[in-house]
Amino acid sequence: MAKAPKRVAVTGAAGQIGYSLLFRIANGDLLGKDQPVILQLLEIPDEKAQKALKGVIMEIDDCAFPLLAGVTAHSDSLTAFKDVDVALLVGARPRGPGMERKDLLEANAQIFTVQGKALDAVASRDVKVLVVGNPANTNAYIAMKSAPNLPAKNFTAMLRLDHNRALSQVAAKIGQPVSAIEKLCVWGNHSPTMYADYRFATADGKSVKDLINDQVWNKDTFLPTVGKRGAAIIEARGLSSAASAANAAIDHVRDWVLGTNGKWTTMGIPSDGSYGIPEGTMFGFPVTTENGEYKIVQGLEIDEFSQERINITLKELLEEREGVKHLVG
Ligand SMILES: NC(=O)C1=CN([C@@H]2O[C@H](COP(=O)(O)OP(=O)(O)OC[C@H]3O[C@@H](n4cnc5c(N)ncnc54)[C@H](O)[C@@H]3O)[C@@H](O)[C@H]2O)C=CC1
Ligand SMILES: O=C([O-])CC(=O)C(=O)O
Repeated sequence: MAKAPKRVAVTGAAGQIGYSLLFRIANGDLLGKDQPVILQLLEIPDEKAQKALKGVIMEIDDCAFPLLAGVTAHSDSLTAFKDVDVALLVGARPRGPGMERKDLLEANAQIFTVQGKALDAVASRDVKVLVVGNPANTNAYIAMKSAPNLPAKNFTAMLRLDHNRALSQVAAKIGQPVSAIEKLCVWGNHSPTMYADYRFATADGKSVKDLINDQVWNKDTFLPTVGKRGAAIIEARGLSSAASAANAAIDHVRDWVLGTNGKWTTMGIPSDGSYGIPEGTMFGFPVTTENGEYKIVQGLEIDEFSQERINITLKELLEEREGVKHLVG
């Protein structure tokens, strides 16, 4: 028997990430090739944005996706989020050259208060929320705090793009395909302070750290390259990354819903206190997922260099959180 459709909300649906994301969701890349989906798309109540959204929907229609059971356009989060099983909160202002993501806090934070409240009011009680809009960790924190009737664990932030960037850099360094690499992770904030960590990683069973054996490369090349990759894309394209961000959003939710079969990935999730990260902090952790739930990989040794890096990214997150205190009460 065919499965009942799942409702997926996407905000900022007429934006650049939306344009790379929606077609893949409708194609079954997010929830599986046997899972029909209904898209509930939100854009700002602005004539130009709504018209652009209509155009995108016309193109979605023109793909005749067999798994697409419906698509609706919205300008109000209370209708867009009604009964949704998955919410991808993409809609927010992106940064331009010379900005850091936290410079967007002022412009974007308010959006996530409103949308957190709307999810609280009308979404499925099991809704899985991924915040992509920057600064993603703190926006996810705001949305979570604005939705006290939903489990905090349902709110997550996107660190998967950093994770995928790190995978690619490591694969190139050791001359192996990304598919050979396991047990990589990224700790902390989606910002240049994030700490991409290959100390536990293996490539075809061999230690990646031993294969690389170059702490100077780690510190002076790898970490800055991954940490500043978003800015490098802006510099090259004149626009922030979109297709790779959409791809990471698909990877994040697909793994959360369908499971990683014991493999590690990275998700920004509310801390349960593991590794000394204060409870509730929206922090990138190594996780495995099973039956729609994520679990932090426990018992990893944190050496002095790693602890320093984790402290730096945590400090930044706590400062961002302090800056939005007035919004979350
Ligand atoms: N977490 C991550 O790894 C990444 C995050 N991003 C972030 O994703 C966000 C979106 O990026 P793009 O699609 O490139 O931007 P964009 O400007 O092309 O599209 C954003 C869309 O969101 C809409 N929007 C704004 N406020 C909204 C609201 N309250 N409700 C619904 N829609 C709203 C706008 O009208 C626009 O169409 C930015 O904040 C960007 O920084 C981008 C890349 C990676
Ligand atoms: O850098 C930006 O502003 C967009 C983003 O988050 C990324 O590409 O990682």
